[in-house]
Amino acid sequence: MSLSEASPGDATRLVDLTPADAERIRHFEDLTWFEVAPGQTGADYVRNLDFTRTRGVEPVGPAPLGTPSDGPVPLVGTYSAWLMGVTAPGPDGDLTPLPMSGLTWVGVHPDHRRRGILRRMMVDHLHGLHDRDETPLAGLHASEPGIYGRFGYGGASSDVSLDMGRGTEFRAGETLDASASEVSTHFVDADSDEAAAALHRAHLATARHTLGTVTRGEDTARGWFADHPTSRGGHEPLRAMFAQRGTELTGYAVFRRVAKWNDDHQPEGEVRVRELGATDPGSLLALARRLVDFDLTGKVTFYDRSPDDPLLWWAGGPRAVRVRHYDGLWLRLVDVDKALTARGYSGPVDVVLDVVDDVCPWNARRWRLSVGADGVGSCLPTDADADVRLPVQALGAAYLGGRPIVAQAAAGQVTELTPGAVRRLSRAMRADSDPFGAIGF
Ligand SMILES: CC(=O)SCCNC(=O)CCNC(=O)[C@H](O)C(C)(C)COP(=O)(O)OP(=O)(O)OC[C@H]1O[C@@H](n2cnc3c(N)ncnc32)[C@H](O)[C@@H]1OP(=O)(O)O
Repeated sequence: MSLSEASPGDATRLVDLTPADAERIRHFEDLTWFEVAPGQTGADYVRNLDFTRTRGVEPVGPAPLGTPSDGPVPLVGTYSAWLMGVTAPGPDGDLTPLPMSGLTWVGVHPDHRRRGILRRMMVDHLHGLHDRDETPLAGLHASEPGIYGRFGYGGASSDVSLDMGRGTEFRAGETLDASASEVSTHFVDADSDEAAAALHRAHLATARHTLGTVTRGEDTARGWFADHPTSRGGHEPLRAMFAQRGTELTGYAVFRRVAKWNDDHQPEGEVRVRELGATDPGSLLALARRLVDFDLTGKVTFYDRSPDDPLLWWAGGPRAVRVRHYDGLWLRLVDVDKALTARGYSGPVDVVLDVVDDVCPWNARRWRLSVGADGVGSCLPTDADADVRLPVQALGAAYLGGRPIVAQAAAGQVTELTPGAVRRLSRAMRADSDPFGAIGF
């Protein structure tokens, strides 16, 4: 990665950012997101950034009128990335953990928007991943859904939030009731070295069992749930709940309660569950039962769940629970061949794909995807006639097994060139369950 690349066209240049840029980054973030965190310093803001993957855009030439002369050059754009993981479909119904570059902290100064700075940063990010052979997959959560399709990202999972009343009864059957009764739960403050270490252990253990789960790296685990008192809006500290079978750690939740009282002096507190994961359904059930059972509360919201979440059905289905549905993880195949070879398939298929990709031109060609009866595939360049033509974002959307290629063809996003090929590809890419959006980043 070069230290700086000037672009005379828009009078800005891309630069590597370092911890010494902390105050500049804080100023820029406050300006872009206008969500100022009182009392926090630049060092607090950048605590979790990976400075080997953090880039900024700064203007070339004189500073705008009114800019303090004694300060650093203000930034007009930033992006950063973490080396993360995602649990993808494995061969024949298994799950496979894969590395993924998680894009974050994307912003452009409001005075410089719609001049191509984001496009430049996206090309820098995606071409950098390819050139360094870092990860064949890139993911993100989008602030607005209309932005990232043009850069080859497809919506690969849904975030579903579930609102339930206090005391919601989860009907899971005798076997799971018995399993849940063997699980104990307790909670502690999330923002400590000890809690962060246990949370990370539980997070990685549960991710192995959950399709679509994004995992954070060891380097960000401690700072992920940093809980600055001035940013809590007067609410309680973030809490970490753990599930254990004997001494074995089998699940966790991260949540905060918000105190509320109605006009009749009745308690209507809220429990906001930011993350919830378990290695087995009995532990999930035990955690969920504990979370809907706090005194002084009336409502519990479980964020980042999946459309076929067990919690939803244990609670009685979509008419018993308020369900809200959003786009979750957006995935981008940086290197089509490596990404399609890395995941597993639900059955055999042999199909030639004509991939359309304006942003990463090395992908734009014909590829033969050959998957054996064991669900293991390989994807290689070919000159054979194509069976299916599709934009790279269609592969990102289908990658975790959630958005069928057939449905994308019906919506006009995928073109079938050989009869039956879309259905065969679609079936091979499908998974047994919907992927989870899992963690926000
Ligand atoms: C992964 C994350 O971190 S998500 C966070 C994204 N950041 C934010 O939402 C913060 C507030 N917004 C911003 O900072 C900026 O407006 C950004 C980053 C969204 C866009 O930056 P810009 O420099 O204006 O984008 P740029 O000029 O490169 O536009 C690229 C394309 O995206 C389109 N685009 C940009 N923003 C949006 C949007 N909010 N909705 C739909 N399309 C958009 C542009 O129209 C352009 O389209 P084109 O390729 O057809 O010409």
